[in-house]
Amino acid sequence: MEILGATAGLLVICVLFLLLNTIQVIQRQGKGKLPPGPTPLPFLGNFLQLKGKEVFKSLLELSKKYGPVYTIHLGMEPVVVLCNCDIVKEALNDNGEEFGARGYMPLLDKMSHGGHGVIASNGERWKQLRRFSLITLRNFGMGKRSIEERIQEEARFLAKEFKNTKGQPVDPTFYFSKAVSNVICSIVFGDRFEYEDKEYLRLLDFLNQTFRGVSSVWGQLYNIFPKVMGKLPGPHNTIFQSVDVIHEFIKKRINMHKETLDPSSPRDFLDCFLIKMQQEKDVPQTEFHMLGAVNTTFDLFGAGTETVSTTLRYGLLILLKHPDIEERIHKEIDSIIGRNRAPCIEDRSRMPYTDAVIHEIQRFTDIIPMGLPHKLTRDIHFQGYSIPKGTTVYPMLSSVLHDPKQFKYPYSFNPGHFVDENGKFRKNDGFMPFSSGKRICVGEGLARMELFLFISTVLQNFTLSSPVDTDDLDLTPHLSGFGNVPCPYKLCFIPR
Ligand code: HEM
Repeated sequence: MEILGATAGLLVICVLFLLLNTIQVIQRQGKGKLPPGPTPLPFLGNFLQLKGKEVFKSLLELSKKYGPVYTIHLGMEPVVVLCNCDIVKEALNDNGEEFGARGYMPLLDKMSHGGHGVIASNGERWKQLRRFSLITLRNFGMGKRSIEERIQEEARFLAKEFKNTKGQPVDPTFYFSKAVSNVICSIVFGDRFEYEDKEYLRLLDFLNQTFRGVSSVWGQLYNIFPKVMGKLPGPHNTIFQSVDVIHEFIKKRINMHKETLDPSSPRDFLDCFLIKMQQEKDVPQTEFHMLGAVNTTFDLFGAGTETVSTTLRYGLLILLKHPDIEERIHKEIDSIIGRNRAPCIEDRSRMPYTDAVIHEIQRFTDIIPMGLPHKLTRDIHFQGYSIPKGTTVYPMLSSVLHDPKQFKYPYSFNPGHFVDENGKFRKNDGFMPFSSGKRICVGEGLARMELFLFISTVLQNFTLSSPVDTDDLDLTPHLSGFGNVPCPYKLCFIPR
């Protein structure tokens, strides 16, 4: 009898909870506060509507039912999802101030020790660290010749490595991350690493594991249920272990820099940070301290390695699948650069086809499909809804890169999306892999330089060949979470 009574009591509480929850959601959405969306369950939110392996695809799918601006509940947290080029531009560009803050993302929050560094921070901290990073990167060569030379040098080393493979099939993953990361290392730490350096290889392995981890189902689950997942064992914990190892590595480098610092002649990004720390040592609210240095360096290193190297790896897979496109790039390289000098960034404007292919690679591969979460800095009337300050917003970059209004064949690889009828390069507003507005990627210029110089150097020297039938090459992502990661594959670099 007693058990029956307790069960009935529990049932009543559950029903009441469900009712309250539903009323709350209807109130939020019905009164025109939040945009409409699927009704969430208590605690689970809309979890059941999301396919763990492909959260961003589920989000795009839901926009077909609820429209381009809708609300989804991740756990109990409402998130406003923006889906198409015009809507994302209206938010990030036309209302940049309101949509310009970083939204809460549990993985990011934990990795950044509660919002340190550029990527995860907000307010004064973000302003200071972003401005400092942009200026220092520029001074150390972003857009300048010296960085171009560093990339050219690294591309030469990479070509040499590929030559050493003697046409045998290789997995390009670590070849690219070693080269790409070295560009960031030379700016941040002042030095490139030898490709055989064991500590460097270990570091890259941890970086790769971190990117794969945040793109995995476990990473997504942690983002939706941080409290529960934080207490459970599982692969998501390796993300934080990897981050700790990378942080330790950075700390060691910072200490080495401290010992040899000459404030009158900074050698690299870390030196500049240390000088700023010195200058602001008596400022109580300063953002220039050890935690800031480690996290800002981690951001550049982390954001600057896996993004570019994954794009290159995915790009080569696409070219393997489309040998006709590779051949057209070869022809353009032969006529504009020839075989006797290294490609330089000036060549890009004279090579519209190669430039278009690289844009199309970035569009098609859609490396960060959901972008990073944003947050409203104040209440706003947007697209007929009143969205309150503090609401998390997902600008779905994938929906922009595949917007049928912008791109004629959104789901096909077609460099024609970026070439006009006269064969000239054609810009497209839907090209937004780096996002837009106030939080636009800090490394856009650097990344675009790297993609051009690495791809043109590789194709100047090699023809790509697949050890398996090209029909068997699968371009669909192997992992689709925070990032889109290509299927593992091998290829042969045949010297030209
Ligand atoms: C293909 C290469 C890359 C892609 C596709 C990419 C994409 C992105 C995206 C989508 C964001 C989020 C912007 C937003 O919040 O709306 C971002 C932010 C950021 N990226 Fe990149 N990125 C790339 C390369 C790089 C490189 C090379 C660096 C380092 C120099 C870098 C550093 C950053 C930083 C520091 C942020 C945070 C900006 C902020 O919150 O203010 N990224 N990137």
